[in-house]
Order: sequence, then structure tokens, then C-alpha cells
Amino acid sequence: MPHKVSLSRLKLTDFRNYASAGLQLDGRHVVLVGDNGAGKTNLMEAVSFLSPGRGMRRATYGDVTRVGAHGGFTIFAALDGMDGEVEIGTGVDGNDESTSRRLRINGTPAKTADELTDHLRLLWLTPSMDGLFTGGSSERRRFLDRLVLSLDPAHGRRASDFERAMRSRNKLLDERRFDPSWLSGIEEQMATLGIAMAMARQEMLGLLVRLIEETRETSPFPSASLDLAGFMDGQFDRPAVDLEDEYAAQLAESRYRDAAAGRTLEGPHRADLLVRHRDKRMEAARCSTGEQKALLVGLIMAHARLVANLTGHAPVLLLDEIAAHLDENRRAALFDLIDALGGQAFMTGTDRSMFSALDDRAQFFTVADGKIFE
Ligand SMILES: Nc1ncnc2c1ncn2[C@@H]1O[C@H](COP(=O)(O)OP(=O)(O)OP(=O)(O)O)[C@@H](O)[C@H]1O
Repeated sequence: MPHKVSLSRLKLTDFRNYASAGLQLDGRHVVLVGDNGAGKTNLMEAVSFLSPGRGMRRATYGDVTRVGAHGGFTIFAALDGMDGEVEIGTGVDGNDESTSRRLRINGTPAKTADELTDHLRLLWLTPSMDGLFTGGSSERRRFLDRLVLSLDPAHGRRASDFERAMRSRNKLLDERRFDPSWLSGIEEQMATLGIAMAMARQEMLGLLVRLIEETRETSPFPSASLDLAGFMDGQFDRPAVDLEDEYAAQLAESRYRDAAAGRTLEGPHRADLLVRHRDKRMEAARCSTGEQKALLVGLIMAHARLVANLTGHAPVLLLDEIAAHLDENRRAALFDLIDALGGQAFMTGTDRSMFSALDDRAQFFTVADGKIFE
């Protein structure tokens, strides 16, 4: 059984509709029940700030700071983490979007937000992800990259460095400054980073596909078949250096074409995650809404299992309105699956009875108008 990472305390100040709120947790799963607009998702979003980035809504700091607050917001959490007991504090001082958020781990300022991944891995599933299979490829890429990131924290840095290099190349091309040595330098950098990104995605997907295969018989959710397309398709059995050379050559060749298009036409930023319902042999986008939800839940749960297997620590799960679209049997099966993962899950819903199958495996809280009651 993997080690259980669990939050024991959470305190918020001026975060969304919470002026000040606190939660004392006993390590079980956490169910937040309340009417629409009560603040259930906001609370989960606060937990999601315990991972690098801007949380599960990718919000600006101005958005998450409580309307009417004089300064910024703060989030404090105490947890039994991957490296033992730890206290994490984060927040911003004001509404200045240019500042990055402050982060203290055991009272010491962290150098980068990546340090958070030494203490916990967070995975989330929100209603806004329901359109993942039918929407544009950028959402799926972001989804995929988050999956990679929870196993390989360096992936975020690689992706942002690639973006930066690509932007400088696009700018040079846009200004028609075709200086070959300058461009080659940038393109070599893009090739190293871009191939590393693509390989990390490919590797994670390979592991996930194998795990889905192994748990196929026992999973209450439909299995997905997964593929990556759109960049260096079918070539990932070749050595990385060959792919880097090839991508750098492609970039050099396509300077005039990219200049005309106003963007870089080839690269890992164009890849797409292809998802199919395995048993039905149907593209996920053409499955029913319920089937798509079940596929997505299955995918997240498989990934959570993968993270637990590879790190030895069960990830913390944030499952917003997870029970809403599932029938009673599937709901009970999901709760069992979550429980079997051995970690702590946060779940929200408008009706407590939806979670009755969890029974004493969860701690229940009622949320109303930015206040929390046990
Ligand atoms: N910066 C902010 N300051 C104050 N209130 C905010 C801020 N941002 C959002 N809110 C409010 O927080 C309230 C609760 O939002 P939240 O998304 O947590 O609701 P919820 O309990 O998950 O509801 P639902 O069941 O409808 O999803 C909303 O009414 C929203 O207007």
C-alpha cells in the first residue's frame, strides 16, 4: 500500500468567498456539501494551490483574492507529506499580477514552486474538464502535461523554456531578421527541449497504457486507448539525439513558411492526445456525455494509481462534483476505487446522500456562504 499523504489542517484568508476559514482534518476523505455558490469548489481550489501553477481554475491572483479584501490572499496547510510532516504557506500580498505568489515550506521561503512536488502530488477532476474530448487540442495538451508533471516535476520548466525559446524565434521571424547563427542557436534549444517534452509525454503515456491494460478487468470504468499525434509520430523508438537533429533541421527549413504563418508550425506545441473508448472502438469525442465522463474518471483514477505506484505515495485527489453524473452502483464502485488507492480525496456535492456509500470513510463538512461547519 502506498503511503497516505493527507492534509490535517487548512486555513484560508481572503480567498474567493472566504474572509477567514479553517478546517481540521483527521486523515479520512473529505466531503464538502452545500448549495450552489456556497464555496465548495473554492475550498478545493485553495488546496490545488498546493501544487505549482495557478490552481485548478488557472485563475489570476486578482480573481482568487476575495472581493473587498485590502491585501492579497493566504492559504496555509499542514500535512503528512511525502517527506514527513510539513507546513506550507502560500499567497500574494496585493493584487499586483506581476508578482509571483509567496511560498513558504516549514517557514522557509521556497526557491521555486516545484519544491511543492517533494511534499505532495495533486490530481483533480472538475466539471470544466467535461468538454476535454470535444474541445480543442490545447486543453488536451494541458491535461496531458499536467499528468506528466505529477510524475516528472521538471516537465513544467522544460515546457516553459520551450515556449520562451519559440516566442523569441517567432519574434525574429516576424521582424524578418533571418540571422542564421542566431536562429540556429534558438532552434537547437527548441529541439533539445521539444524532444525532451515529447519523450516525457510518450513515456508517461506508455506507463499509463500498460496500467490501464493491467487493471482493465477489474475497473468499474471503461478503458481508454491513448495515443499521441501531431509531432514526430511513430518515431519515438529512435534515439533522442537523432530526433533533436531532425527537429532542428525541420525548424531551419521552415523559417520562411513559419514567418509567413506568423507562428511555428511544427513542434510539441501542436501535439494532441487521442483518446478512444476501447471496448466500443469509438473516439471519445463521439461517445455519449455519460460515457465521456466515465472515460475521464477512469483515466484520472488510472493515473492516480500510476503516481502512487511510481512514487510510493498516494496523490491527493480533488474531485469536484464527481458523484453528480454517476448512477448509484458506479458511485459506490468509484468510492471503493478511491479508497483502495490509499490516499485522501476531497469531494464536493450538493446532496449528502450521494456520498452515503462512503459512510465513515469520510469526514463530512457543510459549506454555506463562505463558512464551513462540521
Ligand atoms: N474573488 C472572490 N471574492 C468573493 N467571492 C467570490 C470570488 N470569486 C468567486 N466568488 C464567489 O464564490 C461563490 C462560491 O463559488 P464556488 O465555485 O466555490 O461554489 P460551489 O459551492 O462550488 O457551487 P456549485 O455547486 O454551484 O459549483 C460564488 O458565489 C462566487 O461568486
